[in-house]
Amino acid sequence: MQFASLRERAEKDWQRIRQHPMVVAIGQGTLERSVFRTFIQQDALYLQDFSRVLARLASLAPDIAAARLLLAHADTVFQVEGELHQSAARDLGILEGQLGRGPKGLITKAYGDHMVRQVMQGAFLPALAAVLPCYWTYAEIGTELYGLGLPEDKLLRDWILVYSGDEYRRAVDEIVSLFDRLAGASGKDEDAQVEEVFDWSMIYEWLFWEQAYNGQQFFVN
Ligand SMILES: Cc1ncc(C[n+]2csc(CCO)c2C)c(N)n1
Repeated sequence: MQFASLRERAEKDWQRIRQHPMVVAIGQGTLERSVFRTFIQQDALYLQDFSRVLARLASLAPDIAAARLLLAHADTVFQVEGELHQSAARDLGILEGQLGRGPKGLITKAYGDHMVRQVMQGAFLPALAAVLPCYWTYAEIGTELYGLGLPEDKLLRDWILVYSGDEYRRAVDEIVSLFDRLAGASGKDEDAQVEEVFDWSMIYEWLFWEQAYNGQQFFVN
């Protein structure tokens, strides 16, 4: 199993993400502030799960090089995305200390639980597959939107710059290379599991955009 085959099977899901009206509106600089605010609030909650998932994934890693890489990534989530979120929060009028607090949307919870379940089950490759769409789709979106020309709105511009930047691209390459190295000799049963987990994460990525764009109708707590 290689990432390229996951990428191939995800084509339909990828197309509906890149054409999502929220993704398009970020690129055009026309996204409503309230929608972006909902997104950033939910994303901050999502990242709390995500970072912990990476740390636990490090503990499942089959070798030390993989463990170190994943631990570094767990920390980077807060450096890179944390900074982006903090400055976005200031612009969006999210009060100090309120970012990453408040009601968790149903999709935020379901996506987080999906990733957490994989690391709790303890099989390394399916758990790694759960975080691949997160890395990969944002790099694709960032690169595509950057190619269309940056919008004037600083908030949206900065968002695109993070996900189209070299630093982020390097991070995605590291994770994809890790997958390719460790999934090289995977068996049929494991591949089927990897594909199922990956497919669900792709669906959740799309639903995460839906959740913010349509306004949240379900709150879990
Ligand atoms: C729903 C959702 N999916 C993906 C990302 C992007 N992302 C989150 S953490 C991380 C790892 C590197 O920092 C990446 C790429 C996001 N922010 N929100």
